[in-house]
Amino acid sequence: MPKAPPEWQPPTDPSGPSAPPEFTPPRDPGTAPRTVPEFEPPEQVPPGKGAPTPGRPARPEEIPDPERDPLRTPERRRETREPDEEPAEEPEPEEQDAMAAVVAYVEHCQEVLSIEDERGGGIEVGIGQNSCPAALLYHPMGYSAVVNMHGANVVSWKRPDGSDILHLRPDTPMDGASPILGGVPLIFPQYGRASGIAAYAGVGSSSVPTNGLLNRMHWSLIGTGVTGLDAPDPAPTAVFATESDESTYAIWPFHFQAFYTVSLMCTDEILPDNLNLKPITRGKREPTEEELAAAAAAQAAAAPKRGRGRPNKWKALGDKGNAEEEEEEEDADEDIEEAEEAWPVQLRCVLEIVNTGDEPFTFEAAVQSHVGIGQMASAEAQGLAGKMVLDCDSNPDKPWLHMSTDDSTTFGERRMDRVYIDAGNEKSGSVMIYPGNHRYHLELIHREGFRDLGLWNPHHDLPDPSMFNDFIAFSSGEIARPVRLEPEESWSGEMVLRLHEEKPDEHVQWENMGDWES
Ligand SMILES: O=P(O)(O)OC[C@H]1O[C@@H](O)[C@H](O)[C@@H](O)[C@@H]1O
Repeated sequence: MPKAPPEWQPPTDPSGPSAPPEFTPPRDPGTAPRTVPEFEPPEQVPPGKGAPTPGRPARPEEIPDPERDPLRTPERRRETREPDEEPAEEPEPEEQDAMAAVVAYVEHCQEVLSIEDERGGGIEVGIGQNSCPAALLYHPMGYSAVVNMHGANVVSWKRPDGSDILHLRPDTPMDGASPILGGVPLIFPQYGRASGIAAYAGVGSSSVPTNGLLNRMHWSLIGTGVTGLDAPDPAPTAVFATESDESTYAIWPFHFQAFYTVSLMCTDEILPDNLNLKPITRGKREPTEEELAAAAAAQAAAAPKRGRGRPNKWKALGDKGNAEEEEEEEDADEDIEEAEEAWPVQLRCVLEIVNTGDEPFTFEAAVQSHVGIGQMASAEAQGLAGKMVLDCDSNPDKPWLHMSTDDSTTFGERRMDRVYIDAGNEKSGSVMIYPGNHRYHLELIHREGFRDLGLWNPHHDLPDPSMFNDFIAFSSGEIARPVRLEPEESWSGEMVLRLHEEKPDEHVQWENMGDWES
């Protein structure tokens, strides 16, 4: 089976000279030059990085091919060349400038936004395999995730043993301009092809590419944070942003901003005020006093009762005595142990869209998780009984609407392309995804604006037909009923993917079911 390439490397010299706080992305071929929202350093800069934390997971592998390493200067390339090796082609000066801008941006982000939390989790900024900036989130329980800033795609979500839950397609372009295939791409303003479910929902536009714009746009890292010590785990979180520009108006004539928040956590919910994030002005409107007061009251009501209301992390790091410090460390350890027992680690992704123009617009939006599987025949989704389903299995351009009578659906030797309406949300209960590997399963929860579940496996539509056997994709989204946003309004959707590691004997029990005697 072809292996997807590694996707992240740390910057070589994070302590290097202070970099200009701007990143000029490579140009999309055939489109006008575009910019990303300007990077602003956070107001609350994390304190000193401190000593390496025991139990910290290994970083994702480094890029093995030095010719792809944008941090290498032409001189360093010459120095490391074998005597009989052909000289590598020197990058064009324009390309070198683009790489230097990426390196400068990454070093700046690393300097200002990286966090190493005393509980063992944190965030680092590095360079992805497509030479675009990428953020690494790591959790004290040994899980890590990488978000590539081209498309804000979560390209990897690794377990402590280094195995990846997500699937990056081996045929993915990694040119920093085309969408990354696999991982967790973002979908907006159109789900899939213009002619399929999007047309049924009334938003299909032939000028908009399959799955829309966000997965081909460059995003900026605008904030990082961890939860305060009163939460059971640090829950590393990164917030990314992008916005419409001349190149997107040519395809879809509306003005928007998009924000994307990615967290790795065992805490069930992150309360925004408990994250030490730089405050971000979203859209044109600042929250009113009443809204702020209501948010604070909601947070106080929902705050975990344990932890004896300790102050948040940065305050806690101030002047405290040793005894108090030790007590806090013990409490933090207990909290993590408790959290390990109480909650699985989960990936939480929140997409927010703001209408920054003068006209209303209508859209579909989703986050589409590609998960590597064991056996296709035993990969299935459960929790679907009684759902209305828009089914494009046999014809991608003509969905037919029917009701699912089965609670589960199994992927298999066929194309799967359907959307279950009102599935996986709080009202309907979560959906379970079994990747057919007998090692773990995923619980999918939709909140806020996400109400639908898309299931997709392209079968033989892929360039190499054997590739379809390696993954399934499921979208958490607002797909069947498009959202209409008035100027200055915003919308958000939340997906939580909880990872349930299976104990070996759970399966022994299932496999032996046939031998049971009652
Ligand atoms: O045009 P392609 O390559 O078949 O891709 C379209 C598909 O893209 C997938 O991402 C969507 O989930 C499907 O609903 C859609 O049909």
